[in-house]
Amino acid sequence: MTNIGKYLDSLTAKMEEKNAGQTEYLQAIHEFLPTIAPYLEKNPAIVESNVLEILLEPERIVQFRVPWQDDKGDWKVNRGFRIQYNSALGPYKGGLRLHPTVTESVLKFLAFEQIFKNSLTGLPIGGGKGGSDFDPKGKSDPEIMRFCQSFMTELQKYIGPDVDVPAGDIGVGGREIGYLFGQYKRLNGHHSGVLTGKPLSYWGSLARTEATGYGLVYYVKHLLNDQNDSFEGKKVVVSGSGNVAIYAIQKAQELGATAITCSDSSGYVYDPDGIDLTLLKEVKEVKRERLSAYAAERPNATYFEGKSVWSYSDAYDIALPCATQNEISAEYAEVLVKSGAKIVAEGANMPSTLDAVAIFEKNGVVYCPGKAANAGGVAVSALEMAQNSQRLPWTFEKVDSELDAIMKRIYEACRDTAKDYATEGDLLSGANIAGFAKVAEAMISQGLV
Ligand SMILES: NC(=O)C1=CN([C@@H]2O[C@H](COP(=O)(O)OP(=O)(O)OC[C@H]3O[C@@H](n4cnc5c(N)ncnc54)[C@H](OP(=O)(O)O)[C@@H]3O)[C@@H](O)[C@H]2O)C=CC1
Ligand SMILES: O=C(O)CCC(=O)C(=O)O
Repeated sequence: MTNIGKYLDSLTAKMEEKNAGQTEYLQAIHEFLPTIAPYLEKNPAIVESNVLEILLEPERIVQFRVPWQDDKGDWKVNRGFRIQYNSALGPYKGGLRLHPTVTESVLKFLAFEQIFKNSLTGLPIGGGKGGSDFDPKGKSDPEIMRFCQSFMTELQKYIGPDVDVPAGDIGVGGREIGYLFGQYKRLNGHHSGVLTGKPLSYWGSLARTEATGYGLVYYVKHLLNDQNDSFEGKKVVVSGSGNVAIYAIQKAQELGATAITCSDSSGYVYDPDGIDLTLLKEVKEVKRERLSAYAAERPNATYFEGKSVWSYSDAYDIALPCATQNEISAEYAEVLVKSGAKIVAEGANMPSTLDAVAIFEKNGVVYCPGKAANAGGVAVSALEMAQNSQRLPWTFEKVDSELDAIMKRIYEACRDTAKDYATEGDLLSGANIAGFAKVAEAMISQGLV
């Protein structure tokens, strides 16, 4: 074993000891560390500086209680977090997740990945993430509002437009951002770009709603262009039916593909005619219903109650996981490979287990990791920050064309960095090395603080 191999092994062991029991966070570290070995081999000064071990410690973790009253007048309490992981490249930036599965481990993995994702965008943003184990499902609007107001009453002590700029993630869309923004404004007495993903009537950016899904499809479009291919005529399997999934389906269909599935936590829909976007948006964005309501309106669609979309086993070309972490296990990865899919591009964060990724790589499926492929959302959030600072709104076309150009640059950085470090075709290594190199250099030049 080389010295770098030994160094990485000992760092991994240290991280396992320090973060015992944090499975999702340790999974993200196990995925990351081996891939940057070729970069460390060529850059011994990085190892000598110990910047890597320093980076692996979040700058700050804030945990707080969130008491709120339900509609019956009963008091409830949830746990709130903000992980301010790394500010070398700019203010902490990353979404807020409201979901019962939220733990410190989940948010640490998300914040860790966000550092490299944000670095890849080429925009001045550091990495952070936050959220709560509050479950918005089945709650009334006033309950959501009271929760958000209580959450922000504590969070506002730690954020600001040049300090930390949260946004949406699972369970947080325009409605929640509105309540959070209102409470921040009320407590701080001024308007500011302290959150992104804001509604358009007050400082939101056109195309932010679409950005993650569109950006995902742009990333794959540039990959396909390299293979003299395109989305035209491709069959695409998509998981999720939230913000990322809806706009990935929309852009893929605009580019000539047929998206034949979508899912939620209750089951999945197979629609051989292609997902009807108008109906899906009505069911999910307006009525906030379960997907079974979509299938009931489409004569040729089938709803598979309680089944994962990754059990779908007929032939298709491209997989776009857009729901949540670890949704593709090794077993589902085998099904996906047998279905003939040639590309897996992650709209969600870490939707594939480590074993699933190994199966893709072994079978020649091009794997596009979330930290690169879903960076369009945070990239447009950074453009929203730029518009807020300028006090000027940009047109949809301007934001969208910037997004496409950013996704092209990210794809090319992953491709070219992989080539430079002799791991050609390995977009995961390319993303990790390109994302890490910039952060490490910035930390060293700032005196490792
Ligand atoms: N929004 C953004 O800009 C960005 C989001 N992402 C990532 O994309 C993914 C989706 O986020 P987004 O679309 O914003 O979130 P939404 O809340 O809008 O949608 C989430 C979707 O995933 C499904 N889902 C969530 N948890 C589970 C679960 N445990 N099992 C099965 N299905 C589940 C939801 O179904 P149900 O309604 O039944 O819960 C819903 O269809 C997340 O991994 C997020 O971190 C990445 C980059 C940016
Ligand atoms: O827009 C943002 O700031 C955050 C997006 C996000 O949470 C993510 O990229 O996972």
